[in-house]
Amino acid sequence: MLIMDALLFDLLAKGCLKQEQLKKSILVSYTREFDSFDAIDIFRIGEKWNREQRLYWSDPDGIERVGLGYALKLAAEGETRVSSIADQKKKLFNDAIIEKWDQGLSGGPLLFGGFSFDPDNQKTSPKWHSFGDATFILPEILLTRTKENKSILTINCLMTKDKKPDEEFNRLTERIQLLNKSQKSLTTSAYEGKLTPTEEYLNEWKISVKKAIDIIQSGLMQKIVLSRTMRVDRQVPYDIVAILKALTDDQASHYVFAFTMGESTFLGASPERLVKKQGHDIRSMCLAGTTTRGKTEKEDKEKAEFLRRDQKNLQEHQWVVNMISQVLSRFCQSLLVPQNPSVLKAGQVQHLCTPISGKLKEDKTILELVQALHPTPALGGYPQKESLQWIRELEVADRGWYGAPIGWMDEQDDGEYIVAIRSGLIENSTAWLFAGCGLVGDSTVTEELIETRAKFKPIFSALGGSHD
Ligand SMILES: C=C(O[C@@H]1C=C(C(=O)O)C=C[C@H]1O)C(=O)O
Ligand SMILES: [Mg+2]
Repeated sequence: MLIMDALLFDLLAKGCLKQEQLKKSILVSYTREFDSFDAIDIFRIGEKWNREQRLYWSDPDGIERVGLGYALKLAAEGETRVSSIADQKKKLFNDAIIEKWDQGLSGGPLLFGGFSFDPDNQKTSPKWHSFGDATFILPEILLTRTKENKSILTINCLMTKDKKPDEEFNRLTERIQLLNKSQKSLTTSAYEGKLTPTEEYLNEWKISVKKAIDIIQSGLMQKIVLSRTMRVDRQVPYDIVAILKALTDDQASHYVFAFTMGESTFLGASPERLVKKQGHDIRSMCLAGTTTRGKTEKEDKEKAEFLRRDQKNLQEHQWVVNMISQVLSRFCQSLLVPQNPSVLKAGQVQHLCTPISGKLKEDKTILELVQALHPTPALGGYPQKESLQWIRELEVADRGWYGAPIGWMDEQDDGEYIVAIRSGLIENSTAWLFAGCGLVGDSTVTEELIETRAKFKPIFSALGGSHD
């Protein structure tokens, strides 16, 4: 037994004792360095031993995480879901036994998960069933690769009444040994057939877009974001690992994520940060206003220049900047908001982007920030409350977790949430892809159709689809 793993045994035994004393389940979390690993390959191994619970998360800074199995799951439904998750989390960490060697963000007991876009939407679709209004997973095994290329292993175990330290120790160490056997060479099964997408409810969507533009022109609303779904069926089940690999290869500058819950996997590559919190430092991003990419470098630049000056896109963008800076100024003693947006290249599109950073006035949890910000006018509209009502009325499908906050948080209530766009839900041989667009008074149905088609492209390519 490694000396480090003797420590794991001690912690489990301590957890067991504490459980008996306090008569409540005790979380034990142990973090140590690990051999270098291939995250996608580890994710693939998870298919064998815990197919229904695995996750992948990477960010543009180059941090990569993969989680297998779960030590526990938090869930909540309805309007109070965010505060319910916050309460459950607090209780969980109250008497937890946590052993990690640094206080940074590199490892430890991280909860991963997210929320549905709108818990009050009545159109609940069975395909989102295993995700619910809020689900968070504390992986049993979490591997992290830091920016500095350090590999870190976290093992989490909830010591309940029935668990014995030696049995848990044996089970967990066996699993770790399996990880070490991971082969670095990843072979994925390429798909030979042609994928034919169905743009679901396309006519209904066009009619709704026209209605939304009329509503905005009549002065009732400033902005409404409407989304639509593309369904792509195959003859055989999708290979989730191959799709994830394609996303990480092609969209490395994005947040790449995959959450498997039961039979379904929600995955994607999103450029949009909702909020990151580390101590009192917070960062957010206003992303709205879109054009396509040029075929040449020159054309790409010209399109970016057009975007910077285009009144319709600037309007779309400004509602997001106004709202996010208003919300964050309530929480912050200082806030940095650039005067003009920059242009962010994201796959087959480019966006207007205003990064915002600030310093909190007092301690807040990442979930308090998420609750205050979601949905921003990048995915909802302006004003916020009314935009949700219009979306409920005008959209045919249930957004589920599309466009919603997903991310992770640690025991100190730091963490990062992104907006789950450029994404798809996959169940066996069916994939549903999602894309939306922000409508303002100057929008047209034709242009918004082109914009959503461009936004579907990266995720459709990752499935193995081609665009001609
Ligand atoms: C709604 C989506 O994207 C959002 C809408 C944008 C727009 O309309 O210009 C741009 C970025 C995103 O905030 C999506 O990709 O599905
Ligand atoms: Mg737009």
